[in-house]
Amino acid sequence: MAASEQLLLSIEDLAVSFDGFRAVDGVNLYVDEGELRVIIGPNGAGKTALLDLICGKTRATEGSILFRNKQLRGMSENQIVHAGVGRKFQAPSIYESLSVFENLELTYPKGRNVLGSLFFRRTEEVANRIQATADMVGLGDRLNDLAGLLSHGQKQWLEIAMLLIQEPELLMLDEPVAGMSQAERDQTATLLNRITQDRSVIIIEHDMKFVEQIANRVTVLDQGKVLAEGSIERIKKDERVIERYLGH
Ligand SMILES: Nc1ncnc2c1ncn2[C@@H]1O[C@H](COP(=O)(O)OP(=O)(O)OP(=O)(O)O)[C@@H](O)[C@H]1O
Repeated sequence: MAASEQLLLSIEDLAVSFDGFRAVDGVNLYVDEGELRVIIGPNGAGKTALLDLICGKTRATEGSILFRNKQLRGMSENQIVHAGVGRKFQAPSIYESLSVFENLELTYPKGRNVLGSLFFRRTEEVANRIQATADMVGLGDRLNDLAGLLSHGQKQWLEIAMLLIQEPELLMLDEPVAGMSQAERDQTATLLNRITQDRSVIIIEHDMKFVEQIANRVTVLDQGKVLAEGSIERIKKDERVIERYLGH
């Protein structure tokens, strides 16, 4: 259920330095189960650097990242994926020469029902899961098409589906609607609201109109620190946020 008030992710005093420059500088961030959190802030604020730390792409110099009471700091990227955290980067990483179905098959979690005698059932189970996941992102009738033939927006949805099929409890997306048409943005907003019925989502976003469509809570980063946090209505009126970001 959405908004269960249970803490899923608890980040405290998190910092990373690159050659002495603190890109993330003492961040606290708490994300509930079923929450859709949007992170905004000026260029270079440390938004991407923060997601890089959570998914293990880079290593924190200080602080703690607790995910369901498991310490992610120090885990490899693979271990973090297994712990239930999925990350989509800005550039799509789908295989254009494979079909939509094959792309989804590639990221289907391995290691379930490994007994050979279950092979047929497994195949059917995989196909069903792929169909259900494709339906969820509006690609249910495109399974046999080459991914390269999809529109830009559909490619982004396919990539989201490739993460969803791994059933992450936390999904992190970096500017998912960049380059999308208005109709695709609206569809993505609907999709994200549907996705957060079963999991939490953290999104980095610059498009404030889109942020208003989707956000539960907004965190504003500036110079590696949390500048403000709260509902979109409150953030839009915050003098410091207007001065540092929204007023530009
Ligand atoms: N892996 C890294 N190695 C070195 N410097 C980095 C690394 N990641 C981020 N930085 C630096 O940290 C600062 C914050 O960058 P980051 O990409 O997190 O900003 P951002 O808020 O995502 O900005 P934008 O909105 O432009 O994407 C930048 O000065 C960047 O060069």
